Formats: sequence, structure tokens, C-alpha cells
Amino acid sequence: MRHIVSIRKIEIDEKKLTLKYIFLKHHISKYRSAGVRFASLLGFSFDDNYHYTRLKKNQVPVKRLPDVLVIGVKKCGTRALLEFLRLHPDVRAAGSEVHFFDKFYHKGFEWYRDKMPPTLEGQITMEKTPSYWVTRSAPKRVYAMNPGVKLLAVLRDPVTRAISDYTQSASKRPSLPRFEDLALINNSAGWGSSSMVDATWPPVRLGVYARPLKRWLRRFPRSRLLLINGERLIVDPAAEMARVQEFLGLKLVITEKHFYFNSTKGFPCLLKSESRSTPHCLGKTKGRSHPYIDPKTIERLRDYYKPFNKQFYQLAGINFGWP
Ligand SMILES: Nc1ncnc2c1ncn2[C@@H]1O[C@H](COP(=O)(O)OS(=O)(=O)O)[C@@H](OP(=O)(O)O)[C@H]1O
Repeated sequence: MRHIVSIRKIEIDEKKLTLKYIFLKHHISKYRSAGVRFASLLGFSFDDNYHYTRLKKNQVPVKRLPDVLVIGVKKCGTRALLEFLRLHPDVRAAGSEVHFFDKFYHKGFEWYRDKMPPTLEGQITMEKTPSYWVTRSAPKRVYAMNPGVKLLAVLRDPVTRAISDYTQSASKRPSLPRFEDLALINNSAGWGSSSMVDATWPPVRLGVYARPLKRWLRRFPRSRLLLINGERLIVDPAAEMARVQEFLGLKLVITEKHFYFNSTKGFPCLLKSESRSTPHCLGKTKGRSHPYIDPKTIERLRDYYKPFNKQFYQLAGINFGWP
């Protein structure tokens, strides 16, 4: 039987909230998602069938510094990873990118903590900011916060990543030159094998994964960093999420039954989530259609990335098999 929580009265002071204002109601699905969020504030957990259980008596949720960070990589599927993880009742994540370790470090840890959602003891607090991956000072700063933090990074074929990055910029600036003209220099004779890759162009530069990985591994042992396969997160999200849950020491809750493949979007979507009980996909800024790119440019980029990918596989101890 499904239960949902509805709230009759909300006091401003959280501590004054008592269970007498909570009534379990049956089959009122429109209130369910709000109930899920509020129930967690009140010290309830829910299983994947939305059955509520009280976690621990008299526990008041508090904001804590993150135990887990999604540190990158931009355009590799970091939002999908976070939204999928949010399906887990023992995970609470900041809604938007906080950018603490790159832009707002000067504001201090109390500022950062305030950006986090309140959690109960035993629940994981997390946030994702993909630019941490390439922020030189981030590993040292993250280590200063908590040397035991767990790190998640999603990676995908750097050529697809570069095109995705470009597509995002082009959606904001339609006058942007073609991808081919930005990715290659000396291409007056066409985008052939004699053209040089512009290694300084950010969409290209960010695909050299070995350099940032080396920096993170100088601070953190390999066992604290999970490298998630961005391609597998699309074709088999449940399998990839099983790895993530195991790494985080979580009960296996996110499984096949949470996903369906939406053929119009071309991506896996959710049957239900923390905030919605109806099937839905990630927003329209995720899973954009990419422009046609000249195959010679793609070939040139693949050649360019080959040695870097090899170096990355060696450091990572995983062969991602990118073409
Ligand atoms: N389930 C699902 N739905 C939609 N999109 C998905 C999904 N899984 C992975 N992806 C891929 O994620 C790409 C966006 O990556 P990020 O979320 O890391 O982007 S960002 O750095 O936060 O801007 C996004 O890039 P684009 O395809 O270029 O839009 C997708 O390819």
C-alpha cells in the first residue's frame, strides 16, 4: 500500500514541527513528491515504493559539508549522474552548481555548508560542479575540507565531449564560427590530416583528461575517486549506477526499474524521482542535437587524442575504449 505525507500546518521554526501535523494519506499522488521532500526534513526516509519509515527518533536534519563531490567532467553527463543519485533516499544534493572550490573559496566553509541541503545522520550530502576537475587549486582545497571525501568523475569520448561543449556555446551564440574552424588551425586547404588541432581551444583542451587526473591523484588515493563511464551511463544507466552505489557504500536502490529509454530524446529518462512521481527526462539543455561535423575533422581530433587517452587509461587503470 502506498502512503504519502501531507502537511496541515508548517511552523517557521523546524524544531517546533511535530508529528501531529503529519497525516498519512493513501493514493493522493499529486501531493507525493512534495511529501517526499518534506518527509526527509522531518526525519523520515522512504523506500523506492514510497513507504515511509522514521529514521531515528528526535533527529533534526542539519546542513553539513559534502561527503561526496561530483568534480567533473563538463558535458560528460554530470547532471544525469546527480539526478540519478538523487533517487536514493540516503542521498541529498545541492540543486545547482555551488562553485565553491573554484570561484567562492574565499567565502569560507560556513558559506559553503549553508548551500547544502539539510541531512540526517547517515545520509550523504553532495554537490556537483564540473569545473572542479580542471581547477588547479581544487584538489588541495577539497583535501583541506575533508581528506576522506569521496570523488566522482564522469568521462566520455573527448571528441563527443568537445562537440557537446561547442553545441552548448553555439546555442547561446548563434554567430559562433563552425566547429571545424575553431577546432583546427591551418585548415585553408580543407579540414584534412595536414590541419593542426587547436589544443588551446577550451572544448579541445578539456578532453585531455590525463593532466587533471594526475593532479587529483597527487592529493587523493585512487580508491577515493570513482571514474564513471559517460557512454555507459547512457546505454546502461542501471549498471553504472550500481557501481556508484557500491562505491558510496549505499544500499542498492537505484535499479533498472527507475529508467526507461526515451527514443525521441535518445537518452534514458526517469520513471519517477525525488521531486516527481511521473516519467520525465532531463531538461532540454541536456541531450541537445549536435551539428553535423566534417568526418575529417573528427578523424583529426581522434588522432590528436589517441596518446592522451592512452596515458589516461594507464593512470586510471581502466580502458574506456574510445575510438
Ligand atoms: N539521461 C540523460 N539525459 C540527457 N543527457 C544525458 C543523459 N545522460 C547523459 N547525458 C549527456 O549529458 C550531457 C551533458 O553533460 P553535463 O550534465 O555534464 O553538462 S554540464 O557540464 O553540466 O553542462 C549531454 O550532452 P548533450 O548531448 O551535448 O546535450 C548528454 O549527452
